[in-house]
Amino acid sequence: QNRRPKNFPPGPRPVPILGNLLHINLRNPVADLEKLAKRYGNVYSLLMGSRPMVFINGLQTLKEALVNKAADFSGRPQGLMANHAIQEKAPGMVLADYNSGWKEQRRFGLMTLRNFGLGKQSMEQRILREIDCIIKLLDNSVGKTINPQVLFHSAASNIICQVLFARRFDYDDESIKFFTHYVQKTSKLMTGFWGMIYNSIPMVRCLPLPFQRVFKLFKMASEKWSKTVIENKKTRVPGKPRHFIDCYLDEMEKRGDDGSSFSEDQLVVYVLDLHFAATDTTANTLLTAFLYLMNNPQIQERCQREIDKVLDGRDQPSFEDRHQMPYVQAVIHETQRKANTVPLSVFHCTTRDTELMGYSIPRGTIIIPNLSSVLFEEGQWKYPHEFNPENFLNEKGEFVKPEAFIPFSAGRRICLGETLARMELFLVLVTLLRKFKFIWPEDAGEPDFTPLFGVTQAPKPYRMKIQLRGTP
Ligand code: HEM
Repeated sequence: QNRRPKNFPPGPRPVPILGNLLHINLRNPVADLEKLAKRYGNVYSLLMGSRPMVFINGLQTLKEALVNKAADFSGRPQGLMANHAIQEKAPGMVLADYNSGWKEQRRFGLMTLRNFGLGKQSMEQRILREIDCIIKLLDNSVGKTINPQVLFHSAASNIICQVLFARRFDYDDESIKFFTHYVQKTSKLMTGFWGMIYNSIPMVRCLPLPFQRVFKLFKMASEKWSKTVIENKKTRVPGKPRHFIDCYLDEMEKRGDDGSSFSEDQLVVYVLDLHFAATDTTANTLLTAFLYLMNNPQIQERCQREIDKVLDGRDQPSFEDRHQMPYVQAVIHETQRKANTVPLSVFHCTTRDTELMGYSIPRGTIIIPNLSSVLFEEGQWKYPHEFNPENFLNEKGEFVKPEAFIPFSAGRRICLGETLARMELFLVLVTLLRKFKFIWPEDAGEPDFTPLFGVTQAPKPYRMKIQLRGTP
C-alpha cells in the first residue's frame, strides 16, 4: 500500500515517522498546499506518516482523474480515523469503497431522494415547512441583532431529518443540540491537527488524546440513529413508505436474503452519513450567503427586486422559479464558489495501479481532489478572487454555469445530495430575502471573509441585524 514507483508525483522530502507533516500547517493547510502546487505542479505528493497522498489541482487534472478515469479514482481510503469512527458495523455511503455494494446503495439513495423530491414535490414541502419555523424565529428578532449560526444549523439538520424520518425538533430541543454539536465538533477534530496525528502515527491511537472524543460522539450518534430505526419499525406499514427509512426497510424486505448489501446495520450508517453530510455543508453555505449579502447591500436589493417581480402576489416560492431568477441564481452560485464549503472534497483512493498526467500512481494511494484550486482558478473565472455574481452571468444577463463550478465535486462520487442542497439554498434565500432586510451591525467592525478551515469550512461567527423590508 505504501510503495512509490519511480515516477510517482513529486513532493518535498519526507522525514521518518512523520513523513511530510511538518511541511504543512495542520490547522489550516490551504496556503501551504497552494505553494506546493506552484513548486511541484498540478499533481504532487506528500506522505501522511508513511502513507502517500496525491493532491490533484486545477480543472483539467481533476476532470482527467475523477471523470475520464473515474473507475481508477473513485475509491475511498480505509483505515483512517473517519473509517474507525463511523464504519463500525457497515460501510455506509460516504466512506464506502468503490464496489458493487456502494453502487447498489448509491442507486437506491439517488432514486429515493428523487422520488421524494421533484416528482411528488414532497421534498419541497418539507423544506418550506422548516422555512416557516425560521421565519417565526426571525419575526421575533425584528429590530434585534442575532447570531444566525445555531438557527441555520438546526434548520439544515431538521430538513434532512424530515427526509430521513419525517420529524423535526424545536430549535432548543436537546436532540437537535446534540446533533448539531456532534457534527461540528467531529468534523473539526477529524480534519484538524489531531486527525492528522491519528492518521499518520498509528502507535498513538490508543492514547487518551483529544481524538478519542470523536469515537465517543459517533458512538452516541450511532446509538441514537439505531433507536430511531427501531422505533420507526413500530409504526411502519410495509409498502406505504413515509420517508427514507421506510423506503429502505421496504427495499430490504423486497430483496430478502439475496446476498445484497442491504441490511439494518447498513441503514443506520447510511442515515448517519446523510445527516452528517447534509447539515454542516448547507448551514455553512447559508451563513456565507448572508455574510456577503449584508456586506453588499446593492446585491441584496437587486435580488429582492427580482424576487418581488417573479413571485408577484404568490404565497410561496417554488424551486421551478429559479429559471425566472437569473440574478438570484448567480448570487447563490457565487456564494457557493466563495464559500468553498468542502475545500479538499472527501478523500478518494485509487482502485488499481494507474497513471495521471504521466505520473504512476499505485492502487490504494490516497487522492485529494483540491476543489479550491478549481473554484478560484485563474483563467476559469471572470473575477476569480472577488465576490461577483457576474461570474455566472453572460452579457445578456442570463445565468450561465462555468465548467469549473464544482463545489459538489465531479464524477461518480459527486455529492449525492446536490439537488436537495440546491433546493434548500434557493428556497431559504428567496423566502427570507423576500420578507426581511439583513444588515451588517454598525458596531460589528470590518467583516472578515476568511473561512475557518475544516472538512467543511465555515465563516467566522458573526451577527446580523434583522429588519422587515420596507421599514427604515
Ligand atoms: C451545499 C451543500 C453541500 C455541498 C457543498 C456538498 C459537497 C459534497 C462534496 C464535495 C462531496 C464529495 C464528493 C467526492 O467524493 O468527490 C460530497 C459527498 C456527499 N454528499 Fe454532499 N454536499 C452538500 C450537501 C449535501 C446534502 C444536503 C446531502 C444529503 C442528502 C449530501 C450527501 C452527500 C453524500 C451521501 C456524499 C457521498 C457520496 C459518495 O460517496 O458516493 N450532501 N458532498
